[in-house]
Amino acid sequence: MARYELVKRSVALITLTNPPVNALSSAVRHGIAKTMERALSDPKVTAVVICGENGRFCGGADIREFAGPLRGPPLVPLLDSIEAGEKPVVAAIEGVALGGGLELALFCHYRIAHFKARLGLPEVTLGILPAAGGTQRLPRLIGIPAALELITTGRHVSAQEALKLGIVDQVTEQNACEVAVEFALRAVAKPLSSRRLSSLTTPCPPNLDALLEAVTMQIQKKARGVMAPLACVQAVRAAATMPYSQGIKRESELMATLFNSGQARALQYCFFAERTAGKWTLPSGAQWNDIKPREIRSAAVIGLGTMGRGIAVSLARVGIPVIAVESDKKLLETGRQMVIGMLERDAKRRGVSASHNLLKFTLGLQDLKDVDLVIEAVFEDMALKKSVFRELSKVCRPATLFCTNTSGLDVDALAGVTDRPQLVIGMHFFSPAHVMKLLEVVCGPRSSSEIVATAMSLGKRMGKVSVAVGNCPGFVGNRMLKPYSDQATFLLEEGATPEQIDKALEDFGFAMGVFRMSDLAGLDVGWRVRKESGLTGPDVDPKNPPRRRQGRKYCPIPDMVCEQGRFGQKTGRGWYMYDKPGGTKAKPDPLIQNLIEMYRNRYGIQPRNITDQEIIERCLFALANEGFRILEDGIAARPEDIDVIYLFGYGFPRHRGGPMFYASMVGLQRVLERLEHYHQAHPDVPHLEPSPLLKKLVACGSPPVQKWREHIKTMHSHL
Ligand SMILES: CCCCCCC/C=C/C(=O)SCCNC(=O)CCNC(=O)[C@H](O)C(C)(C)COP(=O)(O)OP(=O)(O)OC[C@H]1O[C@@H](n2cnc3c(N)ncnc32)[C@H](O)[C@@H]1OP(=O)(O)O
Repeated sequence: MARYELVKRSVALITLTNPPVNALSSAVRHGIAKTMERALSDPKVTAVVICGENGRFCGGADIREFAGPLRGPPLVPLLDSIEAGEKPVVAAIEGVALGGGLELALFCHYRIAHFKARLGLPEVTLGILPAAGGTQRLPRLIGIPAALELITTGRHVSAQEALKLGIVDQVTEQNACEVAVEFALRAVAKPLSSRRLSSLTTPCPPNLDALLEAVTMQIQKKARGVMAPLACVQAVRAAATMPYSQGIKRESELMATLFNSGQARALQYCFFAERTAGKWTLPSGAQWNDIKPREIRSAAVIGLGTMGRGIAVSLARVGIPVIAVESDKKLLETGRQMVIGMLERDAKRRGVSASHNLLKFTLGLQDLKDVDLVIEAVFEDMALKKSVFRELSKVCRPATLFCTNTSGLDVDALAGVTDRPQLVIGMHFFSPAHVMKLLEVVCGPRSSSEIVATAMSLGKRMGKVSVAVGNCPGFVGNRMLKPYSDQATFLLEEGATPEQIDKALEDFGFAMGVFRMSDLAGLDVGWRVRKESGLTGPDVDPKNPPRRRQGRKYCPIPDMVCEQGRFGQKTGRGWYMYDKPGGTKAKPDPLIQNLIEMYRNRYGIQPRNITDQEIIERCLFALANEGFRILEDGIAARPEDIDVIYLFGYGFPRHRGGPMFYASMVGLQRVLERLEHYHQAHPDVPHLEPSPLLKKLVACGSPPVQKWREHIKTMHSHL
């Protein structure tokens, strides 16, 4: 796991060999210990270079090992021996030096980076801190403010920025190992004492307390309830106020508080879930690593509304020529200006030049005859979408792939009107499409494995986290949203206020509670869907009992809010009031309070005191319960896929892992008991009835989330 060679007759070259990222597994740590001992004791060796195989220095500690008992040599004493030695040790950083990888490099006396390398201490994103000396050594090297920022955010820096900050000594465009070997030979005669970071005093700003206080407040505001960044601040404080030997002990104590925490487990689960989601499998056995995606050299986007514009930008900025289509001249011109503006702002932010030349704008579908792929993003109306696909079938060459950006319509019904149902798939982008990372790739029963592979690979190319899901109303994300938001409105009827419910959800970790989020998204969208599905509006049979629709409990309060023209932020009024249309600062509105009170009086509902615990349980357990049903129905292949959808598309707090992981952390038995309890109290709410899969998992002893698949695999898959 660490290869030893003697080069240039006196330099020991130690290469970490643990593909794909040369993580510091127990075997690698053994390898480093053995090879370093050999290098330091061999009189022929005057200097040492450490590098990683396959152009990657080191991706840090092996995260998979965190789940079990720690084996192998502990990292800090091992690395101490590198720094303490009398022979210069140079880290040759290619690819990445992350987490324990950068910490290893910080124990070396010198660091040479390839110009394409990325460096960072991302431990905080995994719920832990850089406990291999990183919190004590980086501040000594680059000062408190810069180290604090890198350690508390986990941000990766480029080699050039690392050079500016003083993290590396040289950046090269040549082979970093070869440059490091030459560097090491030149360093042989030089004194090493000033190169040992543990012996340096941390340069301390005069306003240390104020700085730490400001960063703490910023973290508490941005990452409410998240432990690791706060522990990082405390560790960096120790670097500023304690000698190294005590600081390193403090680092280790703080790590102990985080290492086995639920938050660390959740964040590490998220890391792997995100990677698992890309590994799709279809019932036919076709899967991500054996189907070749088609190469997409040109694309078209139909409809330049909010979604279409974001999709066009997402395609053009990764170098795909795009033809954008609108139905009338004025809309086309507005769309053109918006897309170009977005592309320019995006390019400016990324420090690259905008790719205008990749965009063409047209009024005619006939211009699409030669494109490789079309993404339809017209208004969410089945008849309109069908007419677009009928036209496309006439115009496009037979091999063109057809994608629909719908948030919940039947993808197979659309495929059915085309001449190529096997080449039709859903690509559900989230708004704004050039910002949001999630893409649901909706596989219809007739979608071929080739189009699934192509849509997944295109999503990846556009920088999206793509998840393959089956075709049902709302797919995964929006289907689960309904029971969640229904519970919130039922709780309003029963005695809660929008601000109380939002606060409970925000304290849980959501960036926005359900009502603030609905105000942002626009309340009219859901109202239209409810009207179309006959839940409200003139089509509802007047004989229908109040507060019941289609045989189950229904809360009309959201419809009453819309009837008053309150559509959320855009109208300046919604569940909250805003200072102006488009305003973002939500204030509780006494008119909403009156509306709810009048409603309760009309139906004789006696408001009761509702606890935050009940809000969280009812909203989140109903959400997870629908997730279990989605797994049963084969609409999602794995709980990880559902969690990734909620993390990237719906603002579920990452340190809770996603709705399915959260349910497993609470304990499936407890979730089952609480759902049974709430269902007994509300028998007319089917979403509260525990799903058969939840019951089955509890009966099997509540296996960890990674094992649920074994209990679902016999079930029918719609993927
Ligand atoms: C023994 C206890 C010591 C305590 C010491 C505490 C101090 C140190 C702590 C740490 O170092 S924690 C780890 C910090 N490092 C990271 O967070 C980096 C994580 N990895 C990445 O960001 C990326 O993987 C990458 C390195 C930038 C490469 O990205 P790329 O897109 O090229 O590939 P991926 O698909 O992400 O990864 C490929 C493959 O490798 C697995 N993997 C990546 N990093 C690790 C890791 N550190 N440990 C274990 N496995 C890792 C990843 O899951 C993929 O696996 P597969 O999906 O292919 O199975």
